[in-house]
Amino acid sequence: MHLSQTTSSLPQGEIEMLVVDNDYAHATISLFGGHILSFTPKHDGIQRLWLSKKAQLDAKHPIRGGIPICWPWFGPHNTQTNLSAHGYVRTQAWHVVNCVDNDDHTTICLKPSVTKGEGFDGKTQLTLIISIGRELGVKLVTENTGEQPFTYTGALHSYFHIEDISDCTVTGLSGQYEDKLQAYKRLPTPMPYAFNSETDRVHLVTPKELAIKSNGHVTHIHSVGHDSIVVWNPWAEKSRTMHDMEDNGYRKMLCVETSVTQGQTVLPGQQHVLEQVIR
Ligand SMILES: O=P(O)(O)OC[C@H]1O[C@H](O)[C@H](O)[C@@H](O)[C@@H]1O
Repeated sequence: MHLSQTTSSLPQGEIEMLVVDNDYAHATISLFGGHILSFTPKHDGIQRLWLSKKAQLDAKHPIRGGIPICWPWFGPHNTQTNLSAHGYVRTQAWHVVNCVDNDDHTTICLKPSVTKGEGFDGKTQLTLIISIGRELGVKLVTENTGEQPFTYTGALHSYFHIEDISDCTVTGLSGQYEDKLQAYKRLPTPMPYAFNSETDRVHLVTPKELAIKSNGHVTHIHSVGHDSIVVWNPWAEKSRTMHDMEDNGYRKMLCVETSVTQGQTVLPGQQHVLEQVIR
């Protein structure tokens, strides 16, 4: 069967958007940030990603929701505190390298305009390969094109849409996590993993399969190439301090991030692939 699809490009606010509508799914991708904003598979019609109603689509600020690409560092820069959190590609224009129709999915390949920036010396090619079918595949390929090794951190910082945070659990995590809200204190992963307050945790484990259960629906997350999983929800009080978050938005979202927080070294001529598949 040939896939019937349309990929169109249209401006929304200040940003250029790709809209993919094929037999299997509908998705939108912002070229600002190489940022997937929505993904709804047609077999169940359930939106998997959350986008803040107050997200700034001005091609200047990071977009709150969807899948921000954090690279070449995750969180604050480890030595230069003046640099933006989560690196500089989420606030850059990306361009389409190609867009291919396969039998059961559409593949879109994007690259940022610049990979070198203050705070990172590596010589690299960075490629985001997005696959839209029954599942959403996101692959971030970091290639070392220089003559020196470099180390990067980063994340596929996915914001998942949930019905209600008070009826939401995560499965697949175990062992200890570092609590960013308690000076990285190590604590045991809660079982069951439910939410009743601000959460910002680095789980130092590498499960391939995770699931978010919310109001009878299960979103499956497959991860590759990560050294940790970050789980984040700002909860009510912090949300009120964030200009791009509706007061009750935190109830509808949970970030489960396929992450490299400990540092991934890439040798000359080698590449590292960080991947998340959502279904
Ligand atoms: O507000 P942002 O820069 O997009 O970061 C949002 C969040 O990202 C990650 O989940 C971090 O662990 C959090 O500490 C941070 O607050």
